[in-house]
Amino acid sequence: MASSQSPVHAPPHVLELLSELHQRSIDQEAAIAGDRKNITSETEDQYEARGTTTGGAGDESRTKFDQLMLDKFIALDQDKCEFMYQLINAMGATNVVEAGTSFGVSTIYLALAVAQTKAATGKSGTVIATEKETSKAEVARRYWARCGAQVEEQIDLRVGDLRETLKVDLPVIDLLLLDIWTPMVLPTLKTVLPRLRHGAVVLADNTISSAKGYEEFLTFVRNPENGFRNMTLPFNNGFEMSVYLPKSE
Ligand SMILES: C[S@@+](CC[C@H](N)C(=O)[O-])C[C@H]1O[C@@H](n2cnc3c(N)ncnc32)[C@H](O)[C@@H]1O
Repeated sequence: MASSQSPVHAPPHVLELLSELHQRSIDQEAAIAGDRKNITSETEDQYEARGTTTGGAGDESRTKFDQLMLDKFIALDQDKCEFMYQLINAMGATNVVEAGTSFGVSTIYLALAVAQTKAATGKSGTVIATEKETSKAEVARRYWARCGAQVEEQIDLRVGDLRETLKVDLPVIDLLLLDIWTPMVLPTLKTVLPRLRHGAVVLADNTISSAKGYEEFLTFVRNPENGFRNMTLPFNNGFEMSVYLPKSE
């Protein structure tokens, strides 16, 4: 049987750019740690162990971690990006939040899908991308410009700490991607939660390989009182899909 082709509809130069960027991300990760798991769990565990609040040893540890990640893509795996793209088209999602953005690889998939659902439904919508590092945000913008207006015009990139940048001007959200350091995951969800629509999807990356870092988040979404129904999708290292279905009052 023929293997399935990519579901992504995009001009050839965009597909070529995506392949190139995924490959660069994979090569970088291989060069650092052997595989993505080692970056996200070992390095993050060290980071988390020293704390994430300001002051004390946590600051020094965080600076080293941020410094290490400054030139790294750490892009979401291609099959996860394609799944997300399919899901947005299936849901007719038009308002999406991405935490975080890095050099903007997964953002390109989100933008392509949102452009298509907007065209199909006539609804308005935006991909709200978030990145705290100015230099990474600049590079992301350059890749989006290479993709063209179809991608570039969908994206509202908010540069700075997302715990601040997501506090304001959030439309009703259809989908939230959590692809960020694990200590930020639950604070991000709690910031966006009041704006999630009934049936919104929350996707969180590496929930198996970084299970320790995800403990608080998973406890929260798996508590039925919080209104989510959850499934760990069998992608590499785990990809948690939580659907927001709160009981009506
Ligand atoms: C795993 S990378 C995102 C990869 C991206 N989704 C992709 O597939 O190309 C996580 C990014 O989140 C950013 N980040 C970490 N903490 C943040 C915060 N508090 N606010 C905004 N961005 C943050 C990091 O600088 C990093 O670039």
